[in-house]
Amino acid sequence: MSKLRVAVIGAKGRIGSEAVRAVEAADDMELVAALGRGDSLEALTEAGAQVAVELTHPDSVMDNLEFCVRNGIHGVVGTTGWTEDRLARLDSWLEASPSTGVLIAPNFSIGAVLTMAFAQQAARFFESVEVVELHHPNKADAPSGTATRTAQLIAAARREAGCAPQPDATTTALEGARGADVDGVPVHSVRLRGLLAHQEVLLGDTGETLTIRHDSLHHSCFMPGILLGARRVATTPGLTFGLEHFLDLG
Ligand SMILES: NC(=O)c1ccc[n+]([C@@H]2O[C@H](COP(=O)([O-])OP(=O)(O)OC[C@H]3O[C@@H](n4cnc5c(N)ncnc54)[C@H](O)[C@@H]3O)[C@@H](O)[C@H]2O)c1
Ligand SMILES: O=C(O)C1=N[C@H](C(=O)O)CCC1
Repeated sequence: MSKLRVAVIGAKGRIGSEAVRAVEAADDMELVAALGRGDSLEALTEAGAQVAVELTHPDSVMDNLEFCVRNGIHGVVGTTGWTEDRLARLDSWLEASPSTGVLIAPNFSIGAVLTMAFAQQAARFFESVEVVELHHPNKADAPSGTATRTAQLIAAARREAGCAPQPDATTTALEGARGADVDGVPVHSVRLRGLLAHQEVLLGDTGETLTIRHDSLHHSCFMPGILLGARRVATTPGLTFGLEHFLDLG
């Protein structure tokens, strides 16, 4: 059986360099290109890449994806910074290339995907819910893509269940003290040397709290999700947002 021809964009970065090693070690894949900043995207077409794993920077991802989609190269995207406007632009490129697939995964680690699913499930049972994400201080964006997605899923679950707005008597606050408001869910971002990627979802009601915590301790935790995404995206045209769509979560 022929091997899947995979390229990595952002190949010298923290997660990109780990992805290069993971693709090289996968029996069913061939690493055909490993691009760093300044390298020409033409290398992807010249190498015959079928799938590009995009792990760069919010400032770079759109140009990279536009090139990939225009050339029928499927995308597996870990880069963060997604907004409604960016998703709409990507959708319009995909409409013009209907057999191309793009997976955007706010988090490739199975534990983080489960954290989001559990938080979504628990959200309607508690009066209060807040998200705390903790990352290394070299991270460009805040809140993290994972925390933003978690808060959006929580907010959607609460809306669907008809939950009242969260109780909060704060009338005086230093700007930022209550975190960022993502669809009505406060999200707090910590940047600390020594950390990689961590998240707590704090849920509270009268007389009890529930904390759902996930810790990424090494970039290797993202690799099974990236490889799964690369294997599935070619047969899933259009935009898939979230690795959970490729997992049988029941
Ligand atoms: N979805 C996930 O599970 C997950 C996990 C970890 C990191 N991330 C995200 O992945 C992105 C990268 O994270 P990182 O910690 O590896 O950052 P990093 O800064 O270590 O690496 C990014 C690399 O991309 C390169 N780069 C930038 N623009 C480029 C371009 N146009 N072409 C080629 N290379 C380019 C940079 O030079 C750098 O080497 C961030 O957005 C981060 O939030 C996502
Ligand atoms: O290290 C990062 O940067 C990470 N970014 C993603 C996010 O913003 O959620 C996933 C976790 C690691």
